[in-house]
Amino acid sequence: MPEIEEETLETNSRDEMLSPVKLVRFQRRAQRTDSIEVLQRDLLRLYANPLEDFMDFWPKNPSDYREKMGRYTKEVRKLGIHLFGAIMESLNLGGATHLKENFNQGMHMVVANRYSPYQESSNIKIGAPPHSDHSIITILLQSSPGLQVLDMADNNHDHHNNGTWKAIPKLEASLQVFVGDHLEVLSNGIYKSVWHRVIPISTSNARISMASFHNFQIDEIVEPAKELIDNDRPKKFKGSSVRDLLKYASSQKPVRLIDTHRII
Ligand SMILES: O=C(O)CCC(=O)C(=O)O
Ligand SMILES: [Fe+2]
Repeated sequence: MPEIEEETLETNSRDEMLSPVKLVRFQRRAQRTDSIEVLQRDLLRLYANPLEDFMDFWPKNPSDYREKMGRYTKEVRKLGIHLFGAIMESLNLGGATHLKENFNQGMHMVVANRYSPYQESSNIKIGAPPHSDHSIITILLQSSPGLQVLDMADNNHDHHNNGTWKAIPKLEASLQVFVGDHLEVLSNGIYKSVWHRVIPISTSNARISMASFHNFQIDEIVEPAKELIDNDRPKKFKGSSVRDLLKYASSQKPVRLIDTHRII
C-alpha cells in the first residue's frame, strides 16, 4: 500500500499546519503500472500572507534571503490576486466581492522544492508523485524541465489512471499557473484541477521549483458558488476547507478528497 513518510526538521507553531517554516524530506511510495518506487524531494514550506506575520520566522541565511523571498512572494501574490479577479470575471462572478475578499485574506503557502541529481544506482528516485494541488491556483517557477501534466482531453475527469502525460517545457522567464482542487469546487466543476507529477530527472544539477499556493483561509469552507448552480448544472461538490484537503493529502489515498465529496 502507498505510504508517506515525512521528516520534519523544524517546526514553530501550536497549530502544526500553520507552522511558519517547515523543512521536510518528502518521500512517497508511488505505484507505477509495473512497479512500486520511492519518490523523494526536499522541500521548504513557508507561509507568506500576511507577510509581516510570517517573515520573522523565515530563514536568516543567506542574509538577503528574507528580502529577496519577501519581494518574490509579494509580487507573486499580486499576480495571484489579479488572476483570481480575471477567473471570477470569466465565471460571471466579477461582482462577488466576498469571494475576492476571501481570496485577499487567504492563505499563501510557498513551497521551494529541491530535486537532487538522480543516481541510476539508487532505489530512491527523485521526483513528485501524480497529484493535484489543494489550492485555488498555484503559480509555479521552475529551474529546469521535469514537470508533466495529464492530458484528460478524451478522458472522464474522475479517472486519473487514463490519459496521456505531457511534458511541460521550461520557458525562460515564465511562470506556470495551475488550477487547483478548490477552484474546481468553487466553479462547480467548470474549471478542472490539473493532475501533474515530476518525473525522475537525471541531470547533474539539482532541479529547483517554487510553488505558490493561493487559497482561502485555512478553515474557510469552499463550496460551489451559488450563482453557478442551476437545473442544468446542479451542485457538484460538498464543501471542504484547505485544512481538510491538506489532512487528507497526507493520508495518501488514491483519489482526491473532492472526488469523495462529489454529489453528482
Ligand atoms: O516541482 C514542480 O515543478 C512541481 C511541484 C509540485 O507539483 C508541488 O509542489 O505541488
Ligand atoms: Fe503540485
